[in-house]
Amino acid sequence: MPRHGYRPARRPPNPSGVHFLASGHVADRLVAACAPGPADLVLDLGAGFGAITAHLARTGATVVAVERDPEFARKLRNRFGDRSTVRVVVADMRTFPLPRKPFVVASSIPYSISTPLLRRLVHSRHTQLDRAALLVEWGFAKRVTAIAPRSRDLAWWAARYELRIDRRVPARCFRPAPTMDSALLTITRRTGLPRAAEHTLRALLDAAYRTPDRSVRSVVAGYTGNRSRAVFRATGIAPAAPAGTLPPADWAALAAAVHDSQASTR
Ligand SMILES: C[S@@+](CC[C@H](N)C(=O)[O-])C[C@H]1O[C@@H](n2cnc3c(N)ncnc32)[C@H](O)[C@@H]1O
Repeated sequence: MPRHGYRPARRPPNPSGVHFLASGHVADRLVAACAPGPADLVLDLGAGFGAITAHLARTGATVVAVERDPEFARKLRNRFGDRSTVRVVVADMRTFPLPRKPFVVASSIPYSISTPLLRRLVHSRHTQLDRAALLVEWGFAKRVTAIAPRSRDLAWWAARYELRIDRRVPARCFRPAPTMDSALLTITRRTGLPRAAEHTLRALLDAAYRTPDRSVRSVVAGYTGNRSRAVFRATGIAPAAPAGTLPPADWAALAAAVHDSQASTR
């Protein structure tokens, strides 16, 4: 026994580094957070043994369980083979073609590919992601939900999608338990920003993150000229704040107002 008198917790070996969800309660909450119904197409990315797939299958949604490991995929097929609404696909979630119609994602994703996966889901202007509920590492969830995102890309994602921590999920809810807690992160497409205004949003964010100490007023005026006063009146957003501190939802509101003001002068 070590000198300090307690035994370090013995963890079973986990050479794959994969942590499986072992809490039905968390799986229930994850599925409730994205609320799929029979009309929805839902992807379970990295389905493992089906801890989340099983809860999704009960909703009546069309479920596509994506799993890279052929042995897990075989077990998934055995488990869900009698469900006409569940399809198991052996594929890499980083390259698997995403649906061209609106879809939902409900997944516990590998920590190591959280950023590329989030980028895949929300970055493209053509993405059809409607909403998602993801189990991700706690620190990652805190970074992507920061009030003032650190990078332009993160601001672009958070301006078009509301990223929110639903709850903290303790490490003990997984087998084997990871060294850190997770978060249930929800991602919901914002309403109120027409797709046609996304070009404007992109241009505003490019300018804001190039020179984050500039005022929001100067960023917007660079784009709208003398119409900027009307834009600030319409949104109620304070024009003097440094551009790098403005929350993404406010950039979305400004882009929508700029778009409206341009449409009204055409
Ligand atoms: C964190 S576990 C989650 C498993 C299961 N959804 C659960 O909650 O218990 C991640 C799963 O994703 C699979 N996986 C890892 N990388 C993948 C990739 N690039 N594409 C598809 N599946 C992957 C692993 O084999 C594993 O089954």
